[in-house]
Amino acid sequence: MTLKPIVVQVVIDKPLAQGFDYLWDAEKLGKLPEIGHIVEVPFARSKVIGLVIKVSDHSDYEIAKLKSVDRLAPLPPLDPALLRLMNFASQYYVHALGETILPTIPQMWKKADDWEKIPKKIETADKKSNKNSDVIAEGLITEDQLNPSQKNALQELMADGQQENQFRVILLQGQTGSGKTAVFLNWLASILRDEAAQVLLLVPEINLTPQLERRVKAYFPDKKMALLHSGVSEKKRGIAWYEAMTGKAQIILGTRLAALTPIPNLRAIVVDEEHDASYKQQEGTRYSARDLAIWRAHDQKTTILLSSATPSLETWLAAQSGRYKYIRLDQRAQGANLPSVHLINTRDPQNQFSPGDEDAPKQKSLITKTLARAITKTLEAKKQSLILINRRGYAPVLSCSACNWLSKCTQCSTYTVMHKAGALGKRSVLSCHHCGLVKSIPQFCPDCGNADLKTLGHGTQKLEDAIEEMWPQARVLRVDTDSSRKSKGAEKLFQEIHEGNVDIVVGTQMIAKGHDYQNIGLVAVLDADSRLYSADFRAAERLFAQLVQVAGRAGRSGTSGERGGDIYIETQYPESPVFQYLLRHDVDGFMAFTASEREEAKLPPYSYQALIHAEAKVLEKAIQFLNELKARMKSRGIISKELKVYDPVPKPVMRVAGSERAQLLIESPNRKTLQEALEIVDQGLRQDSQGRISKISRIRWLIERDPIAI
Ligand SMILES: Nc1ncnc2c1ncn2[C@@H]1O[C@H](COP(=O)(O)OP(=O)(O)OP(=O)(O)O)[C@@H](O)[C@H]1O
Ligand SMILES: [Zn+2]
Repeated sequence: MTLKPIVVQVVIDKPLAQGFDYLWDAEKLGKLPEIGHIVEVPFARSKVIGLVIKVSDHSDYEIAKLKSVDRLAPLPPLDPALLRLMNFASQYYVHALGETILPTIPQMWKKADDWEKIPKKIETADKKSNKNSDVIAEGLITEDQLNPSQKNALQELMADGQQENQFRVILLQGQTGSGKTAVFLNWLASILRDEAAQVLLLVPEINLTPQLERRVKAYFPDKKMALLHSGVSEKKRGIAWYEAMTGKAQIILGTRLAALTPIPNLRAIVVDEEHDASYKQQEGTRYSARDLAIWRAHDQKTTILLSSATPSLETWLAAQSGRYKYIRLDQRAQGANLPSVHLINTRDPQNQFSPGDEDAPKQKSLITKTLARAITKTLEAKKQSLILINRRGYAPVLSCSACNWLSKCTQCSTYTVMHKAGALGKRSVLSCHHCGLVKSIPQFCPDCGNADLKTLGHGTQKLEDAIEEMWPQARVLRVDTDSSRKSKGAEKLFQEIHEGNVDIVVGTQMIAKGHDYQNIGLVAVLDADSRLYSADFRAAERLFAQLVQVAGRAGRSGTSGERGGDIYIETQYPESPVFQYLLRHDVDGFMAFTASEREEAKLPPYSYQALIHAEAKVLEKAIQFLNELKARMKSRGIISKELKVYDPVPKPVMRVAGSERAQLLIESPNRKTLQEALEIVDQGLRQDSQGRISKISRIRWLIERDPIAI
């Protein structure tokens, strides 16, 4: 009798729909195979890392011709729940399984030559974690310190007895500063009393992790935390992932990539600021970490809490309809009122400086008189001001006053932004924010030779200069990706604000999200209009959420009944609904209004969408490719009343780094119809493609499900 062979099917990080069969030599590898094992296999003429997804004793291919698995990683197999999640993600986002899973495994575990050293690495990591980490714990609010409405919320969270094996989605909607974090951390504390339980805590932004990390530390000084985001070093991330997968870490805290961590004893999930666009991955498998987390909670029969002051329309509707449990906190935790909203109509001359004003700046002011005077008052009251403009750099474009030459990027269909000396190097430069191209500033116009080059518009640097000139005695700090890179991370800059070493902060929206500042008296938004009208139907929803968040940074520490600070918005369109609802702090009103608009236009969440992206050397080819795809869909009868396919269009930024890009929008009122259509499209595209590149036309293509920007 001949022994039956052991055959394993392995997926690798390539855009290939299927896995490959390999033989398993149990003697050589020292173990029998299990689904979820990470292995090294020969592929083409090299070796690659793959994941075992099937074990059997036969193959559809000739056994004698199969190659063998080379090495087995000394790691436990990925748990079945994680593999179910990956399978779902692969299918839903129409992306190959291998391409979906392998990028989520930290680099450290994908270097087969280092596998021998793994036991040693783990041992040192174990020793280290006994030492006190350098994170300073802060912000503990214990259960009995909660205010009545927080207590209520916590009770409701625990109400259903937190039975094991029950899927629940809960929306915790509460005004900025209402103490949502304190509520969910106390809830997690009750779950973590079980020494084996693990919880997943997702945050949208890496900049928000240090603050939350300190708070988590205060609640759970003795528990091991796995920190997973792109700012964590390769090695630390590798160890954190391992500690999550082996159940050693009880708290898994991170950004969207953490949603795909193996967490075998997962007992609760929190998605903080659930509406935030950064939960959407914008390359590779374009997943929504929030949506996958909900699926995961469903699959693992556990509770997921979505927290926000401004929920996404999808979530808000689900809570309104009772599909999600709804818990609300409608009062600021420390008792202060919400900030007063002031709309400054920039078209009204009364709001502008006139030459007669004694406080008028020497040059034309970048901000209105009304705002300038409010800032002066805030300075006098020894409170901080936060001034936002969503563009880093000095000015968005350089121009020639004689021939109207504009500083365009040679690689992209965008303008290069002027950065003053010190931001991106010693000298002033022009830089493209899309492809990263950096050029020196021409002394003369490249077209006509004129020496009089002027900047148009303004960014954070120009604003910083202007503010320093208007309030020479004030301490001004600029916070944007340039300044945070210079100070090696934004954390130091935020610390300056927290410690009160700054009077006026100028920055992009990165200062606005989630931070718990204690002494901000005034917040101003200068360029809201630029985001008011946009081709993207979600622009207003996003702007509204941002403004509520920004406003929420003001007056947080005020005591009962105290004024909650002021927010000033400079706009030409004060009558627009976004601002009117904001004026009344009417989040629900705005949501209901937006919902009715979407319903009427049959836009998401009243329909489902997907984009097919195509990229080529020239736009015409990309458009032609998508047109042919559309024609094929028509001839195959996929297009119907239930499935609408629009005409291909160039992307908003059409040309990037020398490639030209177009997209095709597909829409259906029915999720399943859309899914089926996408699977057919995907199959068709694969047949004429090598990987993601069409063999016929050399077009790079990609399918994106539930796009958030169109
Ligand atoms: N019961 C309480 N008593 C006193 N202070 C509290 C209480 N609960 C929370 N706070 C404080 O109020 C501030 C806001 O709380 P927290 O950050 O939890 O609110 P949030 O709703 O998560 O805010 P945001 O959505 O604006 O980020 C924090 O400084 C927090 O320490
Ligand atoms: Zn460019």
